Amino acid sequence: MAEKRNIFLVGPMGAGKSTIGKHLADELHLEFYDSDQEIERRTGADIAWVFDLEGEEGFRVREEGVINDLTEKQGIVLATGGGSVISKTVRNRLAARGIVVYLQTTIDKQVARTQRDKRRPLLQNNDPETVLRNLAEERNPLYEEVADYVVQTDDQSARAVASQIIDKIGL
Ligand SMILES: Nc1ncnc2c1ncn2[C@@H]1O[C@H](COP(=O)(O)OP(=O)(O)O)[C@@H](O)[C@H]1O
Ligand SMILES: O=C(O)C1=C[C@@H](OP(=O)(O)O)[C@@H](O)[C@H](O)C1
Ligand SMILES: [Mg+2]
Repeated sequence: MAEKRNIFLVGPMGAGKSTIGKHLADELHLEFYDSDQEIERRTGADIAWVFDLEGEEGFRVREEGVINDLTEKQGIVLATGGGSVISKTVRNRLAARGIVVYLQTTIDKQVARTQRDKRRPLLQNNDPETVLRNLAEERNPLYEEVADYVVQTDDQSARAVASQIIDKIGL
């Protein structure tokens, strides 16, 4: 299906979208993009700075713009930011322009995988676990709504998950 040549990864912080996306793109010889990296490239500021200067609202506007532009491309793997699906425009865009894979994991794994990384502003507080639980409640139905495939990332290496995605999609 020519119009389905892109693969878009959605899911919560720490699911492994950025890491698995790179492996997936390597394996499939596709270009890799990450919406957070693209925002950083365009603004010359890191994500924490964008949140500081423009708030989450400003960040979401940038995120939507970047995803809108990147989904114009063909033959890419795109790791989205975990909150991008709260925008209906983004969900519609992802569904229309590629195969959407929801990377799922447990809250415990999310906490473990994100705790040493200071780059996620929403988790820089004294109870990231509760934040992640609340976000999951709000966002999991949206990931499910937009997903063509759901893949667990708990018990396998990022590389193994990439292989599993390839098998599942049948590429
Ligand atoms: N399947 C996996 N198994 C173990 N660690 C992983 C796995 N996927 C990602 N990680 C690690 O978890 C951290 C967060 O991964 P990342 O790709 O940034 O997630 P996301 O982009 O979904 O927030 C990174 O340190 C990464 O190396
Ligand atoms: O879930 C979120 O709202 C966010 C997820 C982050 O990306 P990852 O999902 O790649 O960690 C990043 O876009 C920003 O810190 C906000
Ligand atoms: Mg990421």
